[in-house]
Amino acid sequence: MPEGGSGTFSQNQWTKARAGLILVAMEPPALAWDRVVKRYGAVAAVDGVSLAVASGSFVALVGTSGSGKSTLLKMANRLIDPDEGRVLLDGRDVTGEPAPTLRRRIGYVFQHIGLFPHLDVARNIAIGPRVAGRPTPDIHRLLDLVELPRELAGRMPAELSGGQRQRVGIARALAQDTKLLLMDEAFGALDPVTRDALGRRLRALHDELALTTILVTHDMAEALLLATRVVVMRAGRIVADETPAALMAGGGGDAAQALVAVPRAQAEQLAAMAHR
Ligand SMILES: Nc1ncnc2c1ncn2[C@@H]1O[C@H](COP(=O)(O)OP(=O)(O)OP(=O)(O)O)[C@@H](O)[C@H]1O
Repeated sequence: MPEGGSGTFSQNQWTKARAGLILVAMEPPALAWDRVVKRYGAVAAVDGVSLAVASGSFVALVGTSGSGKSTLLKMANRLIDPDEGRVLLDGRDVTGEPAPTLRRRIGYVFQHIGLFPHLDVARNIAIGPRVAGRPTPDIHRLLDLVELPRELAGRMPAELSGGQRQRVGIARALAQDTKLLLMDEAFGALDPVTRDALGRRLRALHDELALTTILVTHDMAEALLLATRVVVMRAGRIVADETPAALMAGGGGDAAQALVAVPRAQAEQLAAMAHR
């Protein structure tokens, strides 16, 4: 019975109902951290972070070493559980389903990709669907997406370069049929040319497949060039959350500008050399 007992809605209830309808109509963020804390002894690796990532966005997570980026990311697929707060995938608490089921809905690529050494490329790519009892994915299509020659399907991981291995890792993540891709320093061990090419390919894939991508990187230039939003962490907290254009225009505060200063100074030095 509505408030007041008269059988009609009070003003207060209409307001609440309307707010509820608006919330239902709005798509929840693809991924959200809600007041999340993770401590290791006296260290708060993540210290009360709230962050909502809209579906379709490409977020770069940057910050100096030890600022909490990996810990934050790993709480999304429950490689780490928070001490406080919640993580929501498509609006639902990630603890609401078994971790293996959750992980099948999230593509996760990290630095040392950990391909199974005794399985060839095709089997590595297909491992997720196989374990889940789902049909074998189209390996050729996935190799095409990450721009690897189809004849690599039969190669063993030891017969690949580092860059090729990372591409297989991305193909394996995409084989999960996920819309959410988490990349934790996935290009960290690559030479600059390969890293640049793979970054561009990732951005193109993000657009082609309408993914939501979160890229942890140490490289501010990479963040500025690939992302639509750059989130800066320091000592477990978010200290800036800006578009690349806003950062380039001097926004985001001191910690963000200290990171932007590095590629900017390099670009200026290179430009000066060209005019010598
Ligand atoms: N398993 C652990 N046990 C103890 N301390 C940890 C553990 N994992 C992370 N930490 C600490 O938590 C803090 C955040 O670490 P995290 O790996 O999230 O940072 P990061 O920003 O990803 O660093 P990097 O860029 O070097 O990978 C650091 O102080 C780190 O030493």
